[in-house]
Amino acid sequence: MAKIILSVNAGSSSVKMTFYRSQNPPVPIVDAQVSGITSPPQTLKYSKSSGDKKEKLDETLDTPPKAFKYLLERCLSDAEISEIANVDDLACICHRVVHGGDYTEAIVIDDSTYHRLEEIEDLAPLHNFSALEIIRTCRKELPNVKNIAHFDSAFHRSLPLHVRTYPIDQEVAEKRGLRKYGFHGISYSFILRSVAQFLGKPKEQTNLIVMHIGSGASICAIKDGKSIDTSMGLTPLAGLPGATRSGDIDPSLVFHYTSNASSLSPASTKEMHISTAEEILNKKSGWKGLTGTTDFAQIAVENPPTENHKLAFDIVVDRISGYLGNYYVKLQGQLDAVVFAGGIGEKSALLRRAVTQQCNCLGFDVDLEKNEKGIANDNSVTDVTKSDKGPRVLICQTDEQFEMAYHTLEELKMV
Ligand SMILES: Nc1ncnc2c1ncn2[C@@H]1O[C@H](COP(=O)(O)OP(=O)(O)O)[C@@H](O)[C@H]1O
Ligand SMILES: CC(=O)OP(=O)(O)O
Ligand SMILES: [Mg+2]
Repeated sequence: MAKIILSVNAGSSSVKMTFYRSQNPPVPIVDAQVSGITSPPQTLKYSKSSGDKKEKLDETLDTPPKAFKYLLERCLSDAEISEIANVDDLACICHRVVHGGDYTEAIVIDDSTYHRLEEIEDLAPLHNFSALEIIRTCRKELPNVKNIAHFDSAFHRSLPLHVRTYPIDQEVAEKRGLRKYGFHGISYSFILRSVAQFLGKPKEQTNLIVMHIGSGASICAIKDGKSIDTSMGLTPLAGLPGATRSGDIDPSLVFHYTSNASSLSPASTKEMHISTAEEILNKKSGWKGLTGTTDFAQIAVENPPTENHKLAFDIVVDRISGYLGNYYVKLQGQLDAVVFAGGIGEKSALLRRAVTQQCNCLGFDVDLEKNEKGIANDNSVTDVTKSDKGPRVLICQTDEQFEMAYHTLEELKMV
């Protein structure tokens, strides 16, 4: 029987792929990632038991599907990894699909579910289109392997009605599915389990504010192990600014920005329709719009190269702090920990310092030395709190690929 699970995570700026031996918990065999898809050069990170490798790529892998094909070929042709020499070794492929519409649980892809996903594709134009293209490739080129879609939105199925409802005509809202869905849920699910374990508490009694800050950034308030609010909305555009996303703005702004807001953007294809407004707010805004770079490592520095780099940093800190205050109130101050995660949350000590200093009145107290050191060894959770009082301040190395493999084995029992 085939015993290998492949997890694929197409993010907005990266494609990450990990092969697992299907044991409990899943054991990684090889992890391969292409990052910098939105800002050349693309880099490859490749990790297996014999060591890690990082290299700049000569190939242009400027879309997630191209990066996926490259990574798959590279892993399958690696003579050192005999376990995955043959595609018949694959039991299933788990795909991170950001927008799952009304799906509240992972699903096996067949013609009918694939068609349903095509219908909601336009709601998350930066993500679902790429994920679906990757799924299409897998169904065509690996027809004997089962594909499972895991949804970012599913974790937020617990959002209360008054949180997920927008104050608009409810007939239109109902008909068109216009409500808050929320995203990064696969990551939040991993973080919740890891942090609860770290704190020695059952998940069902754990209260957290979790920040997933990467090219796409969001925050989630978790009460008794359930999402009670999150900053992204109908689409991943709402809430915090991202690398190329504006985050929250006055919705009227876009009509003052351009008189073509509703016309199709030239970036549209036959399969994917994206309006000029969506193109501007999803792809030409965020810290790229302010500074020209999507790389937050060039922005989160002690001496920013331009005023706009400093401004971008200050905006991000301000917006995150606003949500921390908001969610602190929603949790009535009853929280076990605030958690930093995502590419930026995990790597930028400066961002963690600035945010916790801004929110110091909420009792978030960071040990500057521990914060500077960041993630300690291979642990998924690192405590950087200064005192014994107040909520813990934690860094969690989130792992969406692991979460999908774990969920497939543990909850769905599909392998
Ligand atoms: N040392 C660092 N300091 C600040 N930001 C960093 C650092 N290293 C990487 N990043 C940023 O992390 C982001 C990528 O995060 P990630 O969560 O992997 O993104 P995504 O999943 O959306 O592709 C990029 O914006 C990158 O610039
Ligand atoms: C939902 C989302 O924005 O995902 P990512 O951060 O991976 O781009
Ligand atoms: Mg991501």
